[in-house]
Amino acid sequence: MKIGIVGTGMVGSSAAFAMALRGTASEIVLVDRNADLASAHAQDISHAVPFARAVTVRAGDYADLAGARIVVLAAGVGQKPGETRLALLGRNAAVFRQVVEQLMPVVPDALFLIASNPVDLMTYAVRRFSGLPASRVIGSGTILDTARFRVLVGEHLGIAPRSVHAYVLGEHGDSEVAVWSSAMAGNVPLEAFAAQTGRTLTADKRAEISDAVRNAAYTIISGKGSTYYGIGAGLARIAEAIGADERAVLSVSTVTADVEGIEDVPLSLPRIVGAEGVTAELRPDLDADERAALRKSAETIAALKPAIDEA
Ligand SMILES: NC(=O)C1=CN([C@@H]2O[C@H](COP(=O)(O)OP(=O)(O)OC[C@H]3O[C@@H](n4cnc5c(N)ncnc54)[C@H](O)[C@@H]3O)[C@@H](O)[C@H]2O)C=CC1
Ligand SMILES: CC(=O)C(=O)O
Repeated sequence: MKIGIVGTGMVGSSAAFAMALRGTASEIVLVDRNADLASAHAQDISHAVPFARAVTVRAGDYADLAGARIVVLAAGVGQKPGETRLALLGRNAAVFRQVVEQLMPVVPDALFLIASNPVDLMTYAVRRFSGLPASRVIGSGTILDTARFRVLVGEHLGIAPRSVHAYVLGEHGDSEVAVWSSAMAGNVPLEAFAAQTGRTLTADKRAEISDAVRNAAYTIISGKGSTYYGIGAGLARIAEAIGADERAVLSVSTVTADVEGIEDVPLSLPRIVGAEGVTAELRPDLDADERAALRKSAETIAALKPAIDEA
């Protein structure tokens, strides 16, 4: 499978590195406005190939993306310390308008995998600018928040994050919703598992974990300027689900017809991801607070859709 990555700063290059190590693609083409940067990352990552899987990693121009099954979009600016993701909207929507215009004649049949923030609204922007069906325009959404949630719950309860079955839904951002009511350790509800193992999972502890998940990006950005390893691995995971037609359930963002009464809104739900992109969504049972929070998250995103048209 050929994968193109447009925007090869920290996120794009980390995704390429994760894909090379995991054998996600047979060919990876890196495109950036800064051609020297793309070329340097391509060389550096290709030097890991003897220790990894068979893959060609090279820098190129838009024309070199022809035949790509997936194009990852990680171009634009990131948050400065303390800045919200939503504050990036105008700047990154303008970048995406140009990028999508250049991509469409070259890769009309590709699936687009969006990472740039605010990722839900950038997913909406790509759908608008490209005219593609929602199923083929996939934002990484809360795949990273869900991973952070599973790590923290797993640490607290003493089990592997992969054995924590729990999701963060809604915006990849400040209004996201960590769903505790249906979270499971293996096939046991979290609170029952905590009681069985003599651990506590109080309301305060749950709030502390939810806050840590919501604030993880701010914490990391204040320490090292940006976040990239987690999302790099998350993008590789989504690409793998597409490449192997896994029909895996992943929390990713697409434009959704109706979420709690809000129409045509891009946000994350657990969705089935395979060769055709997103083919279905799951509607988990939520308690009343979670349902209200998801509606608020949908409203927050929907209120900013008009800014896409001005970009
Ligand atoms: N979805 C998620 O979970 C995450 C999203 N992000 C987002 O990913 C985006 C990228 O972040 P970083 O890689 O850290 O930023 P970065 O500044 O390291 O890289 C951005 C790259 O985009 C390139 N670029 C800008 N305009 C371009 C254009 N018109 N055409 C081609 N390339 C262009 C720049 O030259 C630069 O290399 C940001 O919006 C950031 O907020 C970051 C972490 C997690
Ligand atoms: C930057 C960002 O979106 C994150 O790390 O969640």
